[in-house]
Parts: sequence; C-alpha cells; structure tokens
Amino acid sequence: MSFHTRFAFRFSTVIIVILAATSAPSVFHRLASISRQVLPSTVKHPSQSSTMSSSYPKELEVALLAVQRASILTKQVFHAKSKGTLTKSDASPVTIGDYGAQALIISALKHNFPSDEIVAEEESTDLQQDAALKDLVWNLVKETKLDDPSAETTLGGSITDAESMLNIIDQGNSKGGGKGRIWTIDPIDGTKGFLRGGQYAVCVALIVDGDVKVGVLGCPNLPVDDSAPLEGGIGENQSDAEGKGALASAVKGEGSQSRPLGTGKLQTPRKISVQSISTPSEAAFCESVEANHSSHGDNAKIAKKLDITKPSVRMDSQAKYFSVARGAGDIYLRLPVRGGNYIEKIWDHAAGDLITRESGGTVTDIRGKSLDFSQGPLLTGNTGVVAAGSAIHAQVLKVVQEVLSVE
Ligand SMILES: Nc1ncnc2c1ncn2[C@@H]1O[C@H](COP(=O)(O)O)[C@@H](OP(=O)(O)O)[C@H]1O
Ligand SMILES: [Mg+2]
Repeated sequence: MSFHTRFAFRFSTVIIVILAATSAPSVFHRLASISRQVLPSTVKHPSQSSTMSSSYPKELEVALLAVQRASILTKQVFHAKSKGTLTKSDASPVTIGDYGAQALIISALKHNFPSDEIVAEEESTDLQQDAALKDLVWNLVKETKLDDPSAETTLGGSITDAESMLNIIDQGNSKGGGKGRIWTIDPIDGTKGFLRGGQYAVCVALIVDGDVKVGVLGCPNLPVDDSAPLEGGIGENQSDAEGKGALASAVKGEGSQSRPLGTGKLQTPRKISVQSISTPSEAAFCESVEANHSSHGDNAKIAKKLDITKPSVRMDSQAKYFSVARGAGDIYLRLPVRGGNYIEKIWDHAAGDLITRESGGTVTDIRGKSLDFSQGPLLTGNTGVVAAGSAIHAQVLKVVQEVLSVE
C-alpha cells in the first residue's frame, strides 16, 4: 500500500460550488495587470544573471518559474467563488488550488528532468471520483500561464487533457529516500492560511542523495520588502495587496535570495541573511497559527526563559522559514504537541530548511540533530524544529531542551 494511500481519503465534508466558467480567465488577466503595475520591471533571464554560476542553474530556474506559475493559479483560486475544498482523512483541507498547483509543477519538472523522482503532497484519488471537481481543476490548469512566452517554453510539458492531468498529479508518488535525485513539492503549504487569506507557500526542493540542494518558496502574501516588519495574523484577505508576493530561493553552498513573486520573467534577486542579533532576548519569534501543529504553551515558556519581550508572531506555512531567513523574524519554533505522535513531512520543511541555513541560520530538531531528508516522505529521524540565526541557535536550543526535558 502506497504512502499516499495510507493517508486515505475518508473526507467528511465536501463543498463544491462550480466556478463561473468565465470568471477564471478574467480574474487571471486582472491579477496579471495588477502585478505588472506593482512589481518592478523584469531583468535579465536568470541563465544570464547571478544564477549562472550555480551548480544547479537549470534546476533553480525551472523551480523558480514553476513556483511562480503555480502561485498564479493559487491566487486565481483565492479569488474564485469556491475553492472546491475537501477535508482529508487527517482533517486537513485540500483545495482545487492544491491539485492544480501540483499538476503544473510536476509537469514542468518531468518535462525538464524526466528521470528525477518526485514526492508530492497530493494524489488524484478524489478527483478521479468526482468529475465536476476534476473539471474545475483542469480549467484552472489549462488557463494558467506565465505572461512571458520564453519562460513558458522553459517550463514546457503542457498537459493535454484532464485525464493526463490526473496522471501527472500521481507522478508525485515516489517513496523518497537517501539515493538519487528526488524533488519534493508542497503545492500549497498552509492550506488553512490560504483559505483564510493568511500566509501560505508554494514549495519545491531538490534532494540529492538525501541532501537538500535547491529550495524555492513562493509566498504570495508575504511583503516583497525583506526589511518589512514580521507580519502574522490569521489572514486579512491580503492576496494581491500592494507590495505583497515574495519568492525565496537557495542553492546549497551558494547562499539564498529573495525577489518579487512575479508573473513572467524572473525579477532581480537580492541576497538575504538572518538578522545579526547576538542575544535571544532581542528576538522576534514565529510559530504556527494552528495550536495542534506546535505547542504554543511550551513556546511561551521558552520565550519567557529567554527574556523575549516581543509577542510571538503566528503565521501559517514555510513563510516562517523565509521570515527568519531574511531577518524579519529571528526564531521559528515547531515543538511537538504533548501527547501527540505527529511525524513531520519532508515537503513541509525541505525548501525552508535550506533557505534558512543558506541565510546564516541553523535548523535542527529539539535534540540538536539536522533535519534528515533521506528517510522517505517523513522526517522519521527528527522531532520538532528549532530554526534561528546561528549566533543564537545554541542558546535557544538549550532552553528548548530544558523546557521539554530533552535528555
Ligand atoms: N498535527 C500536526 N502537527 C504538525 N504539523 C501538522 C499537523 N497536522 C498537519 N500538519 C502540517 O502542518 C502544515 C502547516 O504548517 P503550519 O502550521 O506551519 O502552517 C500542514 O501543511 P499543509 O497545509 O500543506 O497540509 C501539514 O502538513
Ligand atoms: Mg504543508
């Protein structure tokens, strides 16, 4: 039985309202035009710019463009009358945006790197059983394009019909592991945040022999400005607000970058780094919005012991890693909920882990172990996540271990 089948679909709630057939394209054009107004002019193609010296130039370029294109699709869904929301057996939501974004990303990866494996969050089972839902996703997938033809050509791999789209979604069914080239995708990380208009992230990472080499996070609701104050909240319909939409990336050993999340050619990247504070008491820390994803009570005790006075910022998704990586936040704590037995998934951490480390941060679990992406789809070798600037990580980890009584 496959990993995905184990997370079987016994959903209790199905809410589907058919999208007005004409609304998606018009929303897309409106979004594209807003983005053109808000974002600075495009720059050199990445193969002519700073990604040229990368060890993974093509992988980085394809991942960046694929995340941009998938992000456009998610924004269309956010503005649609219905998000086609289903509730999965683990009580987490999935939307037509998750399926559509996954289809678009996998088609680009398979076109450019046909022999690579992919571990992605979603599978097509419920779409196969629901023709109306399948058509909603297919309409989105076929309409969504970058507004730069050469970028579309780079992504390639256009999907011909709804049935092949289902097949493509299921090509993300690799079991992962420590050998070979394996991509991991979370098409919408923080689906609850996405539904609330809060933070979410489109996440792609390349793992080679168990080591994350490339990571990309598209965060449509984070500020473009890396120096903007840390923002959380449960969501205030931020999508498309002026100055929102940021794209982070890193290649192992080559640092990390941020750029505006655009709709076509990649825009000028800026180097990002964690903030250089040397004492945790000055830190701003972030944590999940969802109380069952991370222990808010333990986080509060740790903050108190570290003499942190700023209130914690709650935000969904790997936007937390991005925020620490660019110095908007300083600490991201994801502590196991007491009495729980949840094991983290690789797609929820791979890109953020690399981006944070390449920005001068340290990421470990509560025992001080690096996150181990070689064990399959789950981080079976790790418990919780402690991410912080390298100058303060050891002090933070010590207090985490005291509070959680880690041996
Ligand atoms: N009980 C639990 N403990 C920790 N993480 C959980 C969880 N249940 C679900 N998650 C994961 O938490 C992710 C969201 O993280 P965050 O709390 O940082 O926003 C979800 O991603 P999806 O939204 O992609 O399903 C899901 O994979
Ligand atoms: Mg996720």
